[in-house]
Amino acid sequence: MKNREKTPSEVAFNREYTETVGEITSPNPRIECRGVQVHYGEKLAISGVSLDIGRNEVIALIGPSGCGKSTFLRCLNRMNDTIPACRVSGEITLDGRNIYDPTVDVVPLRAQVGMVFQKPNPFPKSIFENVAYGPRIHGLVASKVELEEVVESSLRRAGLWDEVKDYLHQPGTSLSGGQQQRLCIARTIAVNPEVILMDEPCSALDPIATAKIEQLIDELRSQFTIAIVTHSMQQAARVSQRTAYFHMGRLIEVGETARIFTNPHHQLTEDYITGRFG
Ligand SMILES: Nc1ncnc2c1ncn2[C@@H]1O[C@H](COP(=O)(O)OP(=O)(O)OP(=O)(O)O)[C@@H](O)[C@H]1O
Repeated sequence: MKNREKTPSEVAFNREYTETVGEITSPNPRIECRGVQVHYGEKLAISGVSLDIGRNEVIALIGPSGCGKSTFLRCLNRMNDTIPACRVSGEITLDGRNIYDPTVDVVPLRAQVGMVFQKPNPFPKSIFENVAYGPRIHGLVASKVELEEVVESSLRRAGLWDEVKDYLHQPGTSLSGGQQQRLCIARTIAVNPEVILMDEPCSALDPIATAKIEQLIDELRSQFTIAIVTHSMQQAARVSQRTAYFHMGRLIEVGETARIFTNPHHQLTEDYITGRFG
């Protein structure tokens, strides 16, 4: 049977898929990934991903559904360890330390590299307890007063304090979706992370709640390194300094966000951002 003719995108993909276009390194890296590969059972989900994530930067991970953005994000705090069929290879370091070293304890790692999920997922506890839980179990506070201070400052930094300060003992689930997501961000911040991973954090939120989270992301950048998976190119353009474009498990292109959206160098990136697929 005669093969159908390949589309220009497929030709470009086959020719260049092994090499990422753009600058994968960062002058001030917090996370360094080299040759990261992930299998789910026999299935190869991502392959050959090498990328630095710099201190105090927001990097957006974009690409068509199923290209491996979430899989890559979950590698950065070993969340994939919780999926039995999942195998990760390659190297990922946080401040120079290999996070896949067998001596690494994943509990403190996941506090250092915190995660905010697509759907707000407060614990079935009070607003106060949602934020207090982490510092308490990680032994970060010595007294009740100190714990109250951490809860207040985390809620302030998440832009939620003024809205909840009189209702701290109400259930976290009584808040609106946008407030719940800021509560989850406060919970993440409360354990002093270095990096915050966000997997489509606004996809369940309305435009006003989304705008608040985006503003918050911009403010948090001064203290944290943030990697965000998003399906919204407008959101990537608004919140990130660098953008990484994934396609079929490969990191195709990475670069300064403004450049990626105005002058993509790879045909596949251009096809995606101009809406030709995805
Ligand atoms: N738990 C899992 N078990 C088996 N395969 C998985 C699992 N999670 C993801 N995959 C597969 O790995 C590939 C990458 O999926 P992933 O969710 O990382 O992509 P994505 O780019 O984040 O997609 P989306 O934008 O739709 O969320 C897909 O083919 C997906 O079916």
